[in-house]
Amino acid sequence: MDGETAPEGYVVEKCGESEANEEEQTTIPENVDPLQIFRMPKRMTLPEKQKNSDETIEKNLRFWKETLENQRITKVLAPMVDQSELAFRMFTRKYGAQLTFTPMIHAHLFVNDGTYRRNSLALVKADRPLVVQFCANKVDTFLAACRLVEDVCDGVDLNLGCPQMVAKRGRYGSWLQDEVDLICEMVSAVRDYCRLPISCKIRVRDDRQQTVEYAKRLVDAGATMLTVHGRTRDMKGAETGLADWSRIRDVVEAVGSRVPVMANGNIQFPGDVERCMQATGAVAIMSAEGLLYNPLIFDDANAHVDTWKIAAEYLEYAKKFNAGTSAIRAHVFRICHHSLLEYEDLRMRVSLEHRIEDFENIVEELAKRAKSDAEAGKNREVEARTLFENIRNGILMNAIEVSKQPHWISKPYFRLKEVAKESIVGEGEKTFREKQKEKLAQTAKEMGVSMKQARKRERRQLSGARILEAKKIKFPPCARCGQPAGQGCANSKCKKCCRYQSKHELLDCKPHRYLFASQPPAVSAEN
Ligand SMILES: Cc1cc2nc3c(=O)[nH]c(=O)nc-3n(C[C@H](O)[C@H](O)[C@H](O)COP(=O)(O)O)c2cc1C
Repeated sequence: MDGETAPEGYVVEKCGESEANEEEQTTIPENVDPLQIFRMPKRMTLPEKQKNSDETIEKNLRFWKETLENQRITKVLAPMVDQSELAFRMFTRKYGAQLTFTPMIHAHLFVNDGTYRRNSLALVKADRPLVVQFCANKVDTFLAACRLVEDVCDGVDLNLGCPQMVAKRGRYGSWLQDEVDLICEMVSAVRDYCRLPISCKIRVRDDRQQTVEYAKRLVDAGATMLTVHGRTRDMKGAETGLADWSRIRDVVEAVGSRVPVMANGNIQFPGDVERCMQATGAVAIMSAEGLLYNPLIFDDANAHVDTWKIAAEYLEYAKKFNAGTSAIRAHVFRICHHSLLEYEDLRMRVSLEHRIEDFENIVEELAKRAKSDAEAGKNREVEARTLFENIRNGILMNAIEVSKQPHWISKPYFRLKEVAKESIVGEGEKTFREKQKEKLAQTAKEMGVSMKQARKRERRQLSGARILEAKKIKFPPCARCGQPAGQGCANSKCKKCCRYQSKHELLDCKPHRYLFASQPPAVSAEN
C-alpha cells in the first residue's frame, strides 16, 4: 500500500503481514486502569475523511490556550527520540511536568508499518495531556498519521526542529523550514480534516524577521500552538551553545495574542522556568536536556538530590512501564553522568549491560561508593546547600561553580563551548577542544592520514581497550579452564565446565539453566 496516496478508509498494515486476529481497538476503554499500558494496534482502519466544521476548527484553535490557562500548565517535557518514552514521561510528571510530548514518530512508518506503529507508541490514561509528535514531508501521510491517534492523545505536533544529518537526508525537521509552503499545506490539512489541534515545534531562523514571518505563516495555516527553540539549525553538537531567549520573545510578540507560544532551550536549574517565562513572555517552558540530566528540575523543593536516588526511582518506572534497554541505558548515563565520570568501571558496565537488574546493581554500587566518598571528607552538606542557595538567589551558576559540587548531586551538563563562555578559559589561552584538535592534527600528520581517519582510529583503539577492560571486570576466569566464566554461575565456571560439574555432582546452576539437582536429567535444560 502506498501511504502517500492512500485512498480513504483503507486498512493500514505492514506489507505481507496478515493478522486476522489482531485487535482493532483504537481507543483506550473508559473503565481501564489509568496506569494500564495501551499500545497502538497493528491493523487499523481509517474512517471516512470528513471536513471539520468551522466550530470544530474554532474549538481546536482555542484548545491549547484554554488547557494551558485552566490547568495552569507551565512545565513541559520535550519530545525526545528514545528518551521521552512512557516511563520517563510518567517519572517527570511525578516531579512537576504537566504536559508531555512523545518522542518523534515517523509518520510514513506509523501509517504503513503495523509493527513500527505498535512499538512506537505506548500510552497510559494517566499520561495526559499528551502530544504525539510526528515528522513528515507529505501531506496525506502526515494527515493519516494524525488521524490514527485521534482517540489516544490531546494534540499532534509537527517536528520542524530536528537539525541532524539523518533529518536532512530524510527531508524533515528543521530541514523542511526552507519549504514553508509544503509545511503550511500539511498544517492546514490537519486543521481541516483531523479532530485534534495541531501544533508545531520550530527553531529560530538565522534572521529575526525571517523567524517572525515563519511563525506567522504557521499560525495562518492553522497551528494552534508553537514551541520555539531559541537556537538556529546550525547550533548542534559541539556548536550547541546557549539558546537566545530574546529571539523567542520576538515570536511571542508577533503571534502570542493568537496562539500560545512555549519557550524551549537552556532550562537547566529550577529557577530557569520563571526566568525564561519572564524573559520571553512565553506561556509555558519546555525542557529536554535539563530534565535528562536532572529529572527533578521542575520540582523546586527537591531539585538537587543524590543522583543515585533519582536513577533508582527511574528504574522502578522503567520496570513498571516496560521501557526499552536503549532508553534505560541512556537515562542512567545521563542521570548519573557526573558520577560515572568518576567511576570508569561502572560507566563501562552501563554501556554493556542489558537487563534492568544489572542497571539496578550498578546504581546500587554507585550509591555505596558515593556514600563512602561523602564520608571520606567532602563536605557534602555545605556544598550542596551552597549550590541550592546560589540558584535560589537567582545567580546563574556557571560551569566552574557547578563542577565544584560533589558529583553525586544532580546538576546540569555543560558543553565545552558554554564552559568557555563562562570564562573557564583565560584570554589568549586555548580551550580543551582546541588542544585536542591540535593533538589530533599532529597524530594525523605522523600517520599520513586525514584528521577524520585519525579520529576514527583513535576511537576504535579506545573502544577496543575499554571493552577488553570491561570484559575483565564482567567475566572472571572459569575456575577450571581459565576461559571467561558465565555471569553469576553458581560454580564460577564457563558453560561447558559448569555443565560437566553440575551433571556429575547433581547440582543446579540457574544462570546456565542446568537443573540436575532439582529436576531429573531427562527434563533438564541440557537436552
Ligand atoms: C536525546 C534528545 C532527543 C531529542 N529528540 C527530539 C525529538 O524527537 N523531537 C524534537 O522536536 N526535538 C527533539 N530533541 C530536541 C529537544 O526537544 C529540544 O528542542 C532541545 O534539546 C533544546 O532544549 P533543551 O535546551 O532543553 O535541551 C531532542 C533532544 C535530545 C537531547
